Amino acid sequence: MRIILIGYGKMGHTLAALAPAHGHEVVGIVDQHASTQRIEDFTPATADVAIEFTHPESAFENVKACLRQGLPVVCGSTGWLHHFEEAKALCQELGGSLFYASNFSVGVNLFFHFNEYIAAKMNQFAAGYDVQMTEIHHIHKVDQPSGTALTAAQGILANFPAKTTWRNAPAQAPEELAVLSERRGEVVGTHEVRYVSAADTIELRHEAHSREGFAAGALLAAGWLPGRPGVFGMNDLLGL
Ligand SMILES: NC(=O)C1=CN([C@@H]2O[C@H](COP(=O)(O)OP(=O)(O)OC[C@H]3O[C@@H](n4cnc5c(N)ncnc54)[C@H](O)[C@@H]3O)[C@@H](O)[C@H]2O)C=CC1
Ligand SMILES: O=C(O)C1=N[C@H](C(=O)O)C[C@H](O)C1
Repeated sequence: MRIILIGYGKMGHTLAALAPAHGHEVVGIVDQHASTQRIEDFTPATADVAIEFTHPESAFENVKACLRQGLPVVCGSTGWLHHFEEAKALCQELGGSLFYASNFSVGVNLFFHFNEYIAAKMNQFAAGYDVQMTEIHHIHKVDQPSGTALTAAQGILANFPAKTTWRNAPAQAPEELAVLSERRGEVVGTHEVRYVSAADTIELRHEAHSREGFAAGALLAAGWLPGRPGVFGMNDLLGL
């Protein structure tokens, strides 16, 4: 595919490095600091798909611009989901293609499924357990909690009815799921779900060792999306 990278920071550089091995050619880079190219410079005649990893404040505008240009867009930016229904509506109105994942790593998407399974089983069998989550990221991250933690929290709330809402701080009531955030050094991304009773602790933990897993998933999505109108996510891509 001929891809344009929107955002040429930590993820943009990782995507550019891995793109050729996935059979993609980077034909454009759009970044407010690193490039003078704009999304409006590209059309389906010059690019097959855009991959967007920028910032919570800019993702929605970039997604809209891609859809208006007729470019399928794979978006990994987090912290903008309050606009997601609007993005879906525009995508449907224009007959475009939008792929979003809070985390493109195959391992994290398996973690999401194990998380839902464990929550359902704990609800079925395990009185006396409380559950909380922790996400740890590098000090440059601007959104909190992480998009991945929000997806995992939704998975718990949907399967463990003792928790009805989440709080990005220690829980203040039994029905609150604490989703704690730590910012430490250059940690790539660690997510933990912990069930604790008087008798024992059960933990599910994913630790990213590099950004290559995120980039590989996004490049896979970029190869899959063109020619598929609609709004998609990792379950569609991986058949999970
Ligand atoms: N879904 C996933 O698997 C992953 C998602 N992310 C998310 O991706 C986003 C970017 O992460 P990083 O690459 O680590 O950030 P970064 O800060 O290293 O890079 C972001 C780049 O976007 C550029 N940028 C900001 N606003 C822009 C705009 N309006 N138009 C064009 N370029 C703009 C910045 O100049 C910067 O170069 C974050 O929201 C992060 O949470 C990060 C890793 C994996
Ligand atoms: O900002 C990051 O770095 C990451 N962001 C995503 C998130 O918010 O979940 C994915 C990954 O954890 C890295």
